[in-house]
Amino acid sequence: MKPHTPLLDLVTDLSVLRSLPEADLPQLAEELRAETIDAVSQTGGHLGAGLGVVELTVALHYVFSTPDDRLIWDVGHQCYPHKILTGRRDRIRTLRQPAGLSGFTKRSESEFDPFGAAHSSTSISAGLGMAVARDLDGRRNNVIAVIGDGAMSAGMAYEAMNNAGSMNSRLIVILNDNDMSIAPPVGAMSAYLAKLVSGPTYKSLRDAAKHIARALPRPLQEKAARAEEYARGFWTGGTLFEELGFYYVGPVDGHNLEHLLPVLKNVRDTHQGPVLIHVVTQKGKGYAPAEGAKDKYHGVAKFDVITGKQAKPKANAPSYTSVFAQTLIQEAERDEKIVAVTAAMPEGTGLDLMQQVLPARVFDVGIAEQHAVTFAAGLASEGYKPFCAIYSTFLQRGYDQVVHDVAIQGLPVRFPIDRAGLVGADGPTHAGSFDTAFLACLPGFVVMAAADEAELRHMVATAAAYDEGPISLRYPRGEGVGIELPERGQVLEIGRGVVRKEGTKIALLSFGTRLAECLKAADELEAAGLSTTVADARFAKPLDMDLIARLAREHEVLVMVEEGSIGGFGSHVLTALADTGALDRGLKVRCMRLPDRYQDQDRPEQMYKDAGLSVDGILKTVFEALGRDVSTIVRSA
Ligand SMILES: Cc1ncc(C[n+]2csc(CCOP(=O)(O)OP(=O)(O)O)c2C)c(N)n1
Ligand SMILES: CC(=O)[C@@H](O)[C@H](O)COP(=O)(O)O
Ligand SMILES: [Mg+2]
Repeated sequence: MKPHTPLLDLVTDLSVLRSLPEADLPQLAEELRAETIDAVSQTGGHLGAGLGVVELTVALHYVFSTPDDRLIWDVGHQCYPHKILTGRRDRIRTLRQPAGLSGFTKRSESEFDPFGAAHSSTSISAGLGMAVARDLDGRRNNVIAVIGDGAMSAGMAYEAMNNAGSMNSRLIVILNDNDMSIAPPVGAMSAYLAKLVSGPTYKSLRDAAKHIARALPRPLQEKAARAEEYARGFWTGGTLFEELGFYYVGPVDGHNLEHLLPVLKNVRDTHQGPVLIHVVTQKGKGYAPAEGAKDKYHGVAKFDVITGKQAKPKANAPSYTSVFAQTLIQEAERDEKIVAVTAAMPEGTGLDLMQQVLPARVFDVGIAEQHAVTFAAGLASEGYKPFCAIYSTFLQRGYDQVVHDVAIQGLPVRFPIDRAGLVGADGPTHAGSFDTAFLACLPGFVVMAAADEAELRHMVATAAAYDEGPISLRYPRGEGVGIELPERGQVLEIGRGVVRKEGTKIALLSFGTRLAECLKAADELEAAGLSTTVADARFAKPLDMDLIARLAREHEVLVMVEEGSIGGFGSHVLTALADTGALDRGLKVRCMRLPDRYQDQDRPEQMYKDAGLSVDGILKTVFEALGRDVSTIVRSA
């Protein structure tokens, strides 16, 4: 049943919001919270973060003249209340659905989204860019970046603050401190923020000093002004932010509009340079199942609003993540040199399972992928076997470290790459499209892709045993194909693929989990009289040149199939074929890969179909190469 939201119903645009008396805003916030809960109960998505910024969202849009004032949400997963208030309430129940609203802020979606997000810690940099552009244009609008305590653990945030502080740009940073990342936060910054928050409420002390100064006759004002300075000095006495050139205000109760509104107005009207407002909130605020959950309902499936019970689909097979984690534990229990590194994603990578049994050998470094990679390189340089587990999309953040600190030095860092390929509801910002392209081009790198969960177990064992240099293994989000799991992983021969089905005319060479589609396509091709070989390459580097040369020599058509962008596996095979002259004999070759565009969110299987990487897509590719009419066997041709 939809929530009763009489005030929210009135707020058809922000001019109505700003016409409300301040006394009505707490009620509006409650209605906005109820609407957010109801909407996400129907779509699933990121809930806890948004619930934590309901009051802040109302206050920001009330005090600032958005969209002229630029409001940037870091990560953007907390933006659902913002989207409801900024003209998208009618579509909020399409959130993360096919052709629906993005689950993050998105420029093309609304003028109220001045910057897209999803990867963390970009908001201050983007905000500073907007502030400098404003100053160059001679405009006077405000720029506000809202960044979480977790996102504040990433180096990029400090690069931006360092630059903003030195430029003394008029910029407002709101630190949304809910003492949570996805998991409980880690790092010295988290402890520092806790210390700042543990003192008395800064605002009341500072505010009192200011009011005193204004109320007294002039001779006493100087004295009282010194009191304010004292208050300021005492509470801000060199906070880290002030050392970086920011005026620090806080901590302020982020759920108390009576505190928030005067602080935001005061900063809006008086700030001349960079200001950081430290706002304290509660992730999952106002929804008991979220408040009581360990992860504060960071990311949820559809759920029952009354009970909070999530409707998680029954798994038919173990997830790739769990197979990775369980296999790594098996290997780590046999080899004390095996350690693991995560960048604030212990649950997502499965390393939380290893933390439970081998806590001293799992390191959560916070949202700090660049540091994670070089930290792992340091471990490897001392003889350890680090598994640096970072999602494909987030590994992009540490790429220079992969090249400069790992590859060039040939250090044996292992990269288990989860969420490889298309990920579904998180859309283009989280797609794991590029890791094969950006790793297989690196000299000395070994690059693997698991075709199924059994192969993944073998590849973890192979990575554990391989100490000659860097090695990566990629696998997709979600559950495996349901194949029987070997008790232990077998160490694979580096650079050796495997033929899964022998044929004579068509060869399908798969890299990753498209193998299942290749085998199904081969059955249909056989039925059409086209004898088909299917091989699992297993390695994009080093390539199995014996296998590739044989396939090229013995078949009329060779099709490579991968869940990655151009520049990946297929490109490497094509280059090898060209270099060895295999193309000179008229071989018909095709590279099937992700399209050269960003795909919006949908169910992964639909996204692969749209990418042409389904069974029908493989059949169409083969028939096109043969110059034959595929409609004879493909209905949707
Ligand atoms: C570069 C990068 N690494 C990892 C993630 C995954 N991630 C999404 S939200 C999040 C935690 C963010 O914590 P915080 O900034 O405190 O926001 P909160 O959820 O607490 O509101 C993480 C690690 C990401 N989005 N970007
Ligand atoms: C917002 C964010 O970046 C993470 O919460 C991400 O959405 C997690 O992805 P998975 O759900 O695939 O673990
Ligand atoms: Mg947080």
